Amino acid sequence: MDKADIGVTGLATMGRNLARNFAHHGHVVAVHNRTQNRTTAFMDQHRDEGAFLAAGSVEEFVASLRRPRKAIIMVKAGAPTDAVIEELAAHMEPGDMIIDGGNALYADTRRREAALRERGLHFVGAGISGGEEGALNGPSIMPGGAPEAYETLGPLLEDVAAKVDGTPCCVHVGPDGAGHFVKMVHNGIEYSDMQLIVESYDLLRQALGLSPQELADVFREWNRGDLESYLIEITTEVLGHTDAATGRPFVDVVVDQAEQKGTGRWTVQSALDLGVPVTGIAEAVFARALSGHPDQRTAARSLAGPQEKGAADGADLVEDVRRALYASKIVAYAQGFDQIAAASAEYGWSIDPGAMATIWRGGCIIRARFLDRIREAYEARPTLPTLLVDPTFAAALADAQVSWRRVVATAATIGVPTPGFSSALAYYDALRRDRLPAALLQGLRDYFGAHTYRRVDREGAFHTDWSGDRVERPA
Ligand SMILES: NC(=O)C1=CN([C@@H]2O[C@H](COP(=O)(O)OP(=O)(O)OC[C@H]3O[C@@H](n4cnc5c(N)ncnc54)[C@H](OP(=O)(O)O)[C@@H]3O)[C@@H](O)[C@H]2O)C=CC1
Ligand SMILES: O=C(CO)[C@H](O)[C@H](O)COP(=O)(O)O
Repeated sequence: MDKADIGVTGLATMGRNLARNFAHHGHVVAVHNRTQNRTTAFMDQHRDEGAFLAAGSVEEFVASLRRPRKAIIMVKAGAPTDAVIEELAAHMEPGDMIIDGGNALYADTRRREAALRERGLHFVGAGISGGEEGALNGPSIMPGGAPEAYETLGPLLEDVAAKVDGTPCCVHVGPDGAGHFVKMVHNGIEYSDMQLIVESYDLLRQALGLSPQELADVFREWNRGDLESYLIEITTEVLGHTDAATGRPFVDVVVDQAEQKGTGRWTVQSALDLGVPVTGIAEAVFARALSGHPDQRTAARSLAGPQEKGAADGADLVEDVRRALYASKIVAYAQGFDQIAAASAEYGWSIDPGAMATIWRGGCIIRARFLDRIREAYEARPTLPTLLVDPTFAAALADAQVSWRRVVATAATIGVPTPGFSSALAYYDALRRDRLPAALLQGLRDYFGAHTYRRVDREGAFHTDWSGDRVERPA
């Protein structure tokens, strides 16, 4: 066999299936893994699926690639990725390309891209979403890096990416860390989407006493309308699943402590730095954190709760929750796209938000019918100040808002926590307010720290001498 078109190192869940995906599309694929057993097992299971070149060492792996070499890393983020980059780079030549397909922090990607550029190598940080199944059958791919790297690499990635209406779910996002940044925000939105789904489940179960099986039917019905998405679809599967060992609903035998690998947390950390209020994602991250404090939760169980335990009208509440879920989802996506826009401006990435909505329509975890509407919104008005004011979304919010308020009120009345719904509604109400109490806040800051304020009727900064004559002077 000749040289390989592309190589994949790291043959765990994602790398294994990505390598198979390339092979299924007729590419010759070099495969390598730090622990050789995994490579051997891969070849034993998949050698008949396409043209693979198995390498026992990094040197052999690099040597098996056609120039300019393209090696995709699918290993754990952080130090392991740095170690693999170093090993690969040592054997590469100018013009070759290292692609990190893992969930790397965008700042690491920026650092690595700059360092490899100095050595004449291309480094492409490419977010890949879709999990195990997506990697095999077509993920959504978010590559960053130099445009000239994409010229060579892009056709290969677009070949294996998911397609929606014939359009690949892969586009060059922008320079250096842009791809991994967008993947990070994708994951933050994924956290938010999931939080809103679990709040819907919890509220309907607590308020109406519906069983997980009955709730699976509710979500199945919702998946036929505006909420149609992969996450709603798999919610029906998980809620409808029965534990074989006990015969109980699967959700009732799983420990109620949510884990996280970190991309949601990174999204919020970055949003804090950029000053973008991603309240939906932040609440989702904190809800996971709260669930992971069993000692506090046990101690707090005896605290006073509400008198009312259930809601009155079942059918109405189900429809109200559906609308609240849709409205809160619009808010979460609006916030995520704001964060992408802020980072794009900060780092000079020129990210096209409509293109991001386009490549998230298929292959990835947040794929949904809804993303087509976001694409259309940015197509109609590329400089949309917030997705909330797009006419389609503004109408949807107007349609949902009464239900949304009832849901938040019902949840508070019967003591079911809905931080996702509540924070999304608070954001919506804050954004549409004529005057915010931030004016009083500015006054307080000026009072205790002479931090100054601006006036509604004059240019400039001012300070009032609060402890003295209370006369205002230009600062
Ligand atoms: N799993 C998922 O659904 C998704 C994962 N991702 C991202 O894709 C990447 C791969 O994920 P996944 O397939 O789940 O695998 P893991 O994140 O579980 O990583 C396992 C792989 O990393 C290798 N590895 C770990 N440390 C080192 C090291 N120091 N040097 C060399 N190789 C090392 C392992 O090699 P060995 O066999 O020798 O231990 C193995 O091949 C990660 O960055 C992940 O965040 C992205 C989207 C979805
Ligand atoms: O990248 C992904 C999908 O796009 C992973 O599934 C995601 O990392 C899962 O995150 P967490 O473990 O933090 O819930």
